[in-house]
Amino acid sequence: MEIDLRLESSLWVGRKRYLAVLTGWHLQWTEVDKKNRQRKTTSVPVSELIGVEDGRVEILPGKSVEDADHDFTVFYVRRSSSGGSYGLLWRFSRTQFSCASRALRDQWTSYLRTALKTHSPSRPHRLLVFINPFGGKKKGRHIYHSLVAPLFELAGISSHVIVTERANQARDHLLKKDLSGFDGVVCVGGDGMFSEVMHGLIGRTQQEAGLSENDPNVKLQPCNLHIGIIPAGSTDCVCFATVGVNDPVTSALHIIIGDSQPLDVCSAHHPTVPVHYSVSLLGYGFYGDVLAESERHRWMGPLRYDFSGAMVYLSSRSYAGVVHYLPADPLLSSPRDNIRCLSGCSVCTKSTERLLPHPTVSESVNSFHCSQYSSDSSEGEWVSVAGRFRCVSFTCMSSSCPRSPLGLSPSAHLADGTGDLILVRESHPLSFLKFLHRHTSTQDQFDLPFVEVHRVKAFRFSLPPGEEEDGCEDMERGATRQRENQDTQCVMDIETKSRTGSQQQLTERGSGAYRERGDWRGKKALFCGPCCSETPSVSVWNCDGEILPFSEIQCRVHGQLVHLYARGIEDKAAIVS
Ligand SMILES: CCCCCCCCCCCCC/C=C/[C@@H](O)[C@H](COP(=O)(O)O)NC(=O)CCCCC
Ligand SMILES: Nc1ncnc2c1ncn2[C@@H]1O[C@H](COP(=O)(O)OP(=O)(O)O)[C@@H](O)[C@H]1O
Ligand SMILES: [Ca+2]
Repeated sequence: MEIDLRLESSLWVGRKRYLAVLTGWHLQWTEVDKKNRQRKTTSVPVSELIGVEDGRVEILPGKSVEDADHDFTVFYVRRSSSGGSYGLLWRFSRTQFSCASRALRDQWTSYLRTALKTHSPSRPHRLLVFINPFGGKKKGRHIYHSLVAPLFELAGISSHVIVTERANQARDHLLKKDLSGFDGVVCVGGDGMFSEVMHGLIGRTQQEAGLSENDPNVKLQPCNLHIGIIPAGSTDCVCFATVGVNDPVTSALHIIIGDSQPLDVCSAHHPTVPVHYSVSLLGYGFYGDVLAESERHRWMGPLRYDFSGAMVYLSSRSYAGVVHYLPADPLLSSPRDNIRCLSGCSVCTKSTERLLPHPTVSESVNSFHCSQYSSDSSEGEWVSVAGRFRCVSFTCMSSSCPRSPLGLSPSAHLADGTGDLILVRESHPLSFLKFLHRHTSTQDQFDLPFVEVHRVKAFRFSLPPGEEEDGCEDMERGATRQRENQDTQCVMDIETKSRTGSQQQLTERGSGAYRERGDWRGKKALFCGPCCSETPSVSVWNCDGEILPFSEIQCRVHGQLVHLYARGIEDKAAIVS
C-alpha cells in the first residue's frame, strides 16, 4: 500500500529560512531569501537517511543532545568529493532544523521515521559483529568502537559484539550457535576474517537445507543473512572491490542503510579435504608461494606481502600443470571487453534472472561432474591447456585492492555467475615483472604474449600425467610424499619442524584452518622458501589468503551465493552529490 507521506513547510537552519519538502522517496530543503527567491536545494533520498533525532544532536566526539522542543536533527549520507582515487568515500552529515512549533516538529519527526520504515525495509536492526583484534595493523577494536559503533547506535541498530580469541571462532560460532534474531553478520578485519564468516554462513545454510557442501555437484543454497565488512585487514580486497574504497565509515554507512550486493563464490574441492570457498583469489604458483612465505613474516603486518612478493619474485619459479576450464557464454561478456562492473551493473542484473529463479539444464551440475572432456551441448566444451606456469589465478570479481586499484581482472563481475581464469606461462623474469607491475597502473596486464585470460564457470587444475598427487586420505602426507622424489632436504625439514596436531588442522573444514598461529611457520619447506636451494616442483593454492597445501583442485562458481551490505562501485562521473 502506498502511503502518502508528503509534508511541506518552512523550517529554519540557523538563521536561514528553508522550504522543506518530504515526499515518500526524498527529503529536500531549499533556501528561501528575504525576497522569497529560492536558492540552493539539498536533496537526500530517504534510503540514505541515517537517523532522525528530537532536539539538536551531535554524535561526535561523543553524543550530546540539546533538547530544544522546536528542533530536530537529521543525519544522512554525503559523498565526499575528496574521496579515494577509485571509489567514493561516504561520510555522514547532519542538519539541525527548527520548526515554528513543537507540534510541527513532532509531525516532521514522525513522518520522517515512517518514511524510513516504509521505504528502507531492508535495513538491519540487529547485527552479530566479529572483531579480529589481530588483523592488519591490529586496529580492529579501535576502528569498531570509535568509528562504527556510534553510527550503529544513531541508526538504532543493536549489535552483539564478539572479539575473537582464536582463528575460526567466528566460523564455528556461525556453524553452531543460535542465529535467530540477527539480520546480518559483520566482520571487522581483512579478507581472511571475511572468509571465515563466509565459510560459516555458507556451511550453516547448507546444513539447514540438508545439502552436502563437499559434493562438487551440489547446487548450493544462497545464504539469507547479509555480510558486512568493516575493513581492518591487510589486503581488504573484498571490501575494496565491492565498495570502491577500504574505509570503515563508508562501509558502516552501507550496512546501516541496508545496501545489498550479491556476490559469486567459487567452491574449491579436493577429494581428501573439506570444501573451501573463495571470492577474491584462488592462486597457484606466484600467489600461493607469496602467501606461504608471508605467513613466516606476519609480524610485519600488511607489509609482509610486499616483502614476500619480492622474495618469491626473485626465486623466479614456474610450475608444470594442466588446466581444464569450462568457458562462460562469450556473448554475455568477456574479460577483455573493458566493461567494468559498477553499481547497478547490467551484466550482473541480467545474470540475476538467469541464476536465481530455477536451475536450468545449462546450470545442471551433471556436466561439471568430471566430464571435463566430453560436454553437453548447452554447456559448451571443456578446454584444456598444459604447460609451465608462473601462476594460475582465478577470481570471481575484479579483486581490486589498494595494491592494485583495478585488480587482478579489471572487467570481472561481482555477481554474474562466472570468474576469470588467468594463466601466466613461464616467461623471462623481466616479462613477469612487467605483468605484475601492470596491476598497479591502468595498463592492460592481459596484453602480453605469455598471458591468457578466460571467463569460466568451472575449472580444474592437475599435475602433468605421471606426476599426479597420491590418492591418499591424508593430504599432508600426500603433499609430502609428492615432494619426496624431488626434495629430500625439504621433507626432512617438514619432519623435524612440523608441529604435532597440524594434521588435525590440515583436515579441518573451512577457512583459517591453515592459518592457525604457527601452523605453517614450521612448514616453510613444504613448499620451500626462497632461501631453499632446491626448487620445488609443486606450489600450493592461495585461497583468499588461506593456504591449501595441495596442487590438484576442482573449482566451480556459484552465482550470487552470498549477499554483502554494499552496492558495488559507484561511478564517480554519474554521481552528482
Ligand atoms: C612490482 C609490483 C608488483 C605488484 C603486484 C600486485 C598484484 C596485486 C594483486 C592483489 C590481488 C589480491 C587478491 C586478494 C587476496 C586476499 O584474499 C589475500 C588475503 O588477504 P588478507 O586476509 O587481508 O591478508 N591477500 C593476498 O593473498 C595478498 C597477495 C599479495 C600479492 C603481492
Ligand atoms: N583472535 C584471533 N587470533 C588469531 N587469528 C585470528 C583471530 N581472529 C581471526 N583470526 C584469523 O586471522 C586470519 C587473518 O585475519 P584478517 O582479519 O584477514 O587479517 P589480515 O588481513 O591481516 O590477514 C584469519 O584467517 C582469521 O581466521
Ligand atoms: Ca563473477
